[in-house]
Amino acid sequence: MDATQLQEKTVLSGIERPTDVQQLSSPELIQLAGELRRLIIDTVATTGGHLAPSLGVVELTLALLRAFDPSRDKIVWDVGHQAYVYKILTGRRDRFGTLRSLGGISGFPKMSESAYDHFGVGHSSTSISAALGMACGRDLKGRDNRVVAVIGDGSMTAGQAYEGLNQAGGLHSDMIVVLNDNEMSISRNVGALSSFFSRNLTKSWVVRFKKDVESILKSVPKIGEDLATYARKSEEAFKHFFTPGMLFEAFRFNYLGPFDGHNIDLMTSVFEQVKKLSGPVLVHVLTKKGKGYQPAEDNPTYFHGVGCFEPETGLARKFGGCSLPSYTDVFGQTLCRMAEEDQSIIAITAAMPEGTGLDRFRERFPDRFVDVGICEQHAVTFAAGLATEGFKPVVVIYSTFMQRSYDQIVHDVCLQNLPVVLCLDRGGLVGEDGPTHHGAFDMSYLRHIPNLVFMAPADEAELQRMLVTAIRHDGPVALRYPRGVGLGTPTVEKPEPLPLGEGCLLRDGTDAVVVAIGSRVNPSLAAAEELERETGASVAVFNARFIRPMPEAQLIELAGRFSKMLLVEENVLKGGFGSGVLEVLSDNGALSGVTVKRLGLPDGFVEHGKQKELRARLGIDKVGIRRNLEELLASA
Ligand SMILES: Cc1ncc(C[n+]2csc(CCOP(=O)(O)OP(=O)(O)O)c2C)c(N)n1
Ligand SMILES: CC(=O)[C@@H](O)[C@H](O)COP(=O)(O)O
Ligand SMILES: [Mg+2]
Repeated sequence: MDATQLQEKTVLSGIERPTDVQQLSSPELIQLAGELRRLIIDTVATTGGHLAPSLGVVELTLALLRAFDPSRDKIVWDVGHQAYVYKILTGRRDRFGTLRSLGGISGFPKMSESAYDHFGVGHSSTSISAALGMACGRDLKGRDNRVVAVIGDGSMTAGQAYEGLNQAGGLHSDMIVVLNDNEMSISRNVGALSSFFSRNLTKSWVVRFKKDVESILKSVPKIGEDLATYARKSEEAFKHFFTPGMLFEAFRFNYLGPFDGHNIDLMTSVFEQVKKLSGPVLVHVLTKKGKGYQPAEDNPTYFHGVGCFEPETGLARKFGGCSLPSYTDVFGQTLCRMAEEDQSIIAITAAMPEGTGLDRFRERFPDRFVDVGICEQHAVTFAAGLATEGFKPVVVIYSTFMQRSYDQIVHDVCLQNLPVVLCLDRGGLVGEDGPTHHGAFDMSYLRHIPNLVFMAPADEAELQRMLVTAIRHDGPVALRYPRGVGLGTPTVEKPEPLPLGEGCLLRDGTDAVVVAIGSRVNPSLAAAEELERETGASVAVFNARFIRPMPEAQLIELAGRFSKMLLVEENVLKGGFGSGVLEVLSDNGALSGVTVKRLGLPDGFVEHGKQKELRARLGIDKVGIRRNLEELLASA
């Protein structure tokens, strides 16, 4: 086949099984890599998604599928945000256009979606542990399949990765870890190890260290001068001496690399060799995040997880221009304003400065900004330590990732009663990222912890007030706010703090009361107003503001005045805000004579889809709240 014919044929369309890539020639593989990139760019341009991570592993994925058979060998992707190529080549090419949409394929590997997805992911740094479990299971069953964990350098900043390495080295299990080193987490990777991994091995510190080693060698009697001469000549040996091999070999891994992860033939032969080795092996691969799409190569942070864009230019697509600021924006701006006046404020992120709005803080106050890497547990205990020194640490972590820090919140912050502010962004349904990322549980996992004050704002202005309240409070505080834009409520320069444990009656009524929290307050208000306009029913709406301490006296008073009460939250109903209200009423003998209905997230994992679609489906948007109110009003 000549080059012209090759250009005209789509290699991708000829692939039916993942192992079909094993029959392809080198030019065909290069063409396939281009076709995969085109498909991913065009699809993500309309669906949004994790573009740069997947573009960076096109060749690596092809090499893995040439050397391994995913119908028997286990390939475990860390985070899974880079697995689009794998999805396309493992039977999901035809459904790829449905990526991240309601009822469509997930943006992450999902065991219920495909037998080729050997482990479900979304949170980072689990791949080595899971792969090791699979390797041990394989050995117990006497099988001989290969197990491969593919982990990024960002995900290697988390402690769990080293817990996995430690056990794997101790067990001497046959498993392969592929370290995909692109020097990036979402933003630039951080921490001591990130520079250790990096390929800048000839930089000044190595040169300095080399000199030191030379002088030590020279001091060896008789052969010292020869040793030093040899070492001086042997630049490669020196480089090798300082490679991450030292680290991984200490974990008793066989270390190979670093290799060019964009060279399919090279990577295939490396994996073919690695298959012959026994014990744990780490293959260090260098790749470029966003490879093959200039806008993503130029700005891998923006294209890490991106909304819809014009594929020709990479510019964001405009949809009729919603110019409201997000909760994240308001949070970031307000924190910066407060930090101007309060020098004790330190902002802490776990590898998500942009997502949490702390990038602005990083620019303004570089000395008071800390990125700890993907280390949510460490972030919280580190903040506790800072608090003991009189600082006011503000730890900003997505609700779903804060789940990792539960014990640190209980033991290191709340039990010690330290003034740490925990900000949980993305509280509630996040949308297209789906069940791994919904902030569905925080009200349940935080509301029972002694000493903690826990709030959720109904709008941006209230977020500002809650942040001031939190920073002025001399004890642990958590606040959670949703993903996306606010309501457009005007923000202020100097927000007033709120009285602790007090809610706010937004409208009074006679027939029923809605008690809502956080993002569900506004739709509850809209539902009550619409109901009154259209049916004359008179429904009060109470914004609880506090999940802990609950506005007890106000709740008891409302239960005395209304015989019908609707409780609305965007958290799982089990153990959530509504459960807390029921506890207050029951414990105070205020429940008798009141019919209470609760709306919130079900006892199950909510799928992916647009936030709007999911809220409608679960009956927690304005329409659903109104429908439930009507049913409550009609009940005896
Ligand atoms: C526990 C947890 N914290 C934070 C995140 C958010 N997150 C997703 S990908 C990512 C960076 C991962 O970097 P790396 O592993 O190097 O992969 P790359 O995107 O560079 O391919 C982060 C911080 C997450 N998925 N899980
Ligand atoms: C993979 C991951 O965990 C993050 O990239 C996350 O998808 C970001 O979500 P937001 O778009 O809500 O910032
Ligand atoms: Mg990386």
